[in-house]
Amino acid sequence: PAAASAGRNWKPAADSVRREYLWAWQHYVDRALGADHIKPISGGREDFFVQGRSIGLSLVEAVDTLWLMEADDEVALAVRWIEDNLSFDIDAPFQVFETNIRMVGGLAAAYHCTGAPRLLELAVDVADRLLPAFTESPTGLPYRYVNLATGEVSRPETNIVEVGTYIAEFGVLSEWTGDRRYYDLAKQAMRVVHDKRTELGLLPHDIHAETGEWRNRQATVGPPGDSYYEYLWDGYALFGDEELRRWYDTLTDAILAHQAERRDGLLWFPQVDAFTGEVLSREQSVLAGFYAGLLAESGRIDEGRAYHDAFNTAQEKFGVIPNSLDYATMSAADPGNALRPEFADAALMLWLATGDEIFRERAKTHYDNMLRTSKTNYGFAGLTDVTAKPPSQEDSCPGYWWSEQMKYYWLLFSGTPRFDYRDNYLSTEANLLRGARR
Ligand SMILES: O=C1NC[C@H](CO)[C@@H](O)[C@@H]1O
Ligand SMILES: [Ca+2]
Repeated sequence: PAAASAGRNWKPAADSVRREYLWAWQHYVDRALGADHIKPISGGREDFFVQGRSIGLSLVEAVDTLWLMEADDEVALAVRWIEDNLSFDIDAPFQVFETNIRMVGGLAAAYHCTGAPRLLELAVDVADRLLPAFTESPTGLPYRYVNLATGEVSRPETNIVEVGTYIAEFGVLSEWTGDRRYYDLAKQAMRVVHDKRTELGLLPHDIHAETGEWRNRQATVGPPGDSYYEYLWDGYALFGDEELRRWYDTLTDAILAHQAERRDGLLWFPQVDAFTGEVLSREQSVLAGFYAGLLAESGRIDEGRAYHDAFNTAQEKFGVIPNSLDYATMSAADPGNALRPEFADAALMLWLATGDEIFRERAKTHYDNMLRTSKTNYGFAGLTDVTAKPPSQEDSCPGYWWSEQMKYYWLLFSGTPRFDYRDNYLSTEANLLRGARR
């Protein structure tokens, strides 16, 4: 219905997104089924979590996207592969944050869309294997790694993203199973971080899980600060947790007061010293672009628009936004781009919040530029240099590509009846945890 309301006919764009996605999916099935990643130039396979032990990452990330695209035969193949092959009884250390947002989230979203019971069982199984990272910690801040078979934890030198990006996935497990442990452990870690904010109300980004002490002074809305702020709001949006909203508002008001900078009419968020407010760096990671959407979702619509406008000047200049740009000179600080989805993520959130067609237009440009620069033999490839003519590709396709930007484009252009455009939730990995209309 949303697509029908706007002047432009978006169906050709939606059809293109679906066609390209299923083309890439077929190559994954034919050449790399069960691999964490396909290598899109050579058609090879690549492991992500543990070298030598793939667990079907790209397939798990793809299930809800395929379902939203009504590709039900492909959904059935993917779910059958998971039911027949996926086990987490692996004697190796897994990164707790990545395993949560990708595997717990991917399986939970697949369950939300299909209702296949084994998917929820596996989401609970892998979440239970992550819990020692929280319960073994003297501060409640989780260790960065846990061995999924033995429960041995390691690497207490962590950051606010990797201690604070669990409430969405853990929260729906608590909701769907009735076991509150998941929610409570995820929220307690967020509380510890919030309570350590500086007098300016800002957060450094590196922290020690055993001592609880800050390990750096710099604050950022990019990595590794970004999804901590995102999940404070999400805990309120998904579960109505007013305390999380209060923490979010306190920290966001401080960011807008001390960590925002207007330059040539554009809004940016420099890295600053969390204790003094001194500007430390005017580099802007492309990943920070998600923040434009979060600001809009959380009632700061003008600031969200202004930040997306800023990143849009980078999209207009570079075509594909570089991994990191220096906004003082609009130069590429890091010229690669590993198929990063954040500009499209924020475009979807801003379109849902405002209905303004400009965000669909910007997402269409983002899609067109990705198609032109990343498409290769067996799929879509990250870029090593967006400024090269033509941009140079690398033989890799990240798991989040299967979950994120192609889903954002599809939701923006298709008006699919399988998505509740008014009441929905997508996680930081774009896993659909609310709003599937079966
Ligand atoms: O939150 C995230 N950060 C990094 C990836 C996308 O750039 C992805 O895993 C996710 O969106
Ligand atoms: Ca994200």
